[in-house]
Amino acid sequence: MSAVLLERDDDGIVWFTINRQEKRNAINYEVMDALQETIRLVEENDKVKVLVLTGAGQQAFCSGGDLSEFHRLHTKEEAYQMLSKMGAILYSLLTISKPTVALLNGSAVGGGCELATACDFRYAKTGIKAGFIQGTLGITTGWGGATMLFEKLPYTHALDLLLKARRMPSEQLHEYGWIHSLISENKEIKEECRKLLEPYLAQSAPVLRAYKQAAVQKWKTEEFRGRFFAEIEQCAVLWESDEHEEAVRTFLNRS
Ligand SMILES: CC[C@H](C(=O)O)C(=O)SCCNC(=O)CCNC(=O)[C@H](O)C(C)(C)COP(=O)(O)OP(=O)(O)OC[C@H]1O[C@@H](n2cnc3c(N)ncnc32)[C@H](O)[C@@H]1OP(=O)(O)O
Repeated sequence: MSAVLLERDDDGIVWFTINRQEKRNAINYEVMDALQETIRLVEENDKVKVLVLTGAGQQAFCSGGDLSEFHRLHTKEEAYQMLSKMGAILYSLLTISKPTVALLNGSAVGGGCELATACDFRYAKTGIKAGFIQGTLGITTGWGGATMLFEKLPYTHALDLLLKARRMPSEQLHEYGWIHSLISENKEIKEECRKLLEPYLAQSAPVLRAYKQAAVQKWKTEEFRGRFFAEIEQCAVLWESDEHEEAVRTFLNRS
């Protein structure tokens, strides 16, 4: 079964769905490569107006990096290769010249929250939880998530989410301003997402592109990229720690 489902509808929305429910939609290299290709296609195709990322099933949007695959990475150098690959993809998602939405159909943890933060808007089902839980694994965000969070949330809210490293209800994340719209769990989430996007879809693709290009200009600097990839290097350093190795082993060996 394909790790990603991709649909384009007549309204100009591209729906990118991580299709790995058996691993709570964890991100492996196949998902990374599919996301990179989708970002390229969305950027280039003027018929595409909006990119929506979501997860298959009702339980998870994305559980971050695939620990069953990435636990084989041990050294700082090995970790940095994977982290910087996904970091570069999230940087291109952050700076894409089309509006983007993370549609949180279920829980989002770790890199799943970094993926969501790279998007312009986050719409979430009520009753789900999300959290930058990397701290509980003895690491910090490794895909640029902290740098993006400090750009998009008030300082104390961003720092609180990172330091707490805890899953929080979508209702509370809505109060923090990380979630922009809550969708009742009784509603059809993609239909509700489309309704929220209707005012944007009424504009022409060139108008949407022009506003996004203006919006992301501030992140297309060497200074921002330097901070973004320094964060990734920091995660790679912590990746080697005994605390991280032990936390991953505990997760994978839990009965
Ligand atoms: C790579 C770095 C990156 C970064 O920060 O840059 C990161 O994302 S680090 C963080 C990596 N992610 C995690 O540590 C999350 C681990 N998963 C969980 O905490 C839970 O699974 C949760 C909260 C997402 C869902 O809990 P739930 O009770 O609904 O499900 P289970 O825990 O029973 O899991 C079901 C099934 O999925 C497998 N699974 C879940 N998450 C991952 C994952 N990230 N990688 C690989 N596999 C994952 C889990 O092992 C279970 O499989 P099973 O064979 O049934 O035991």
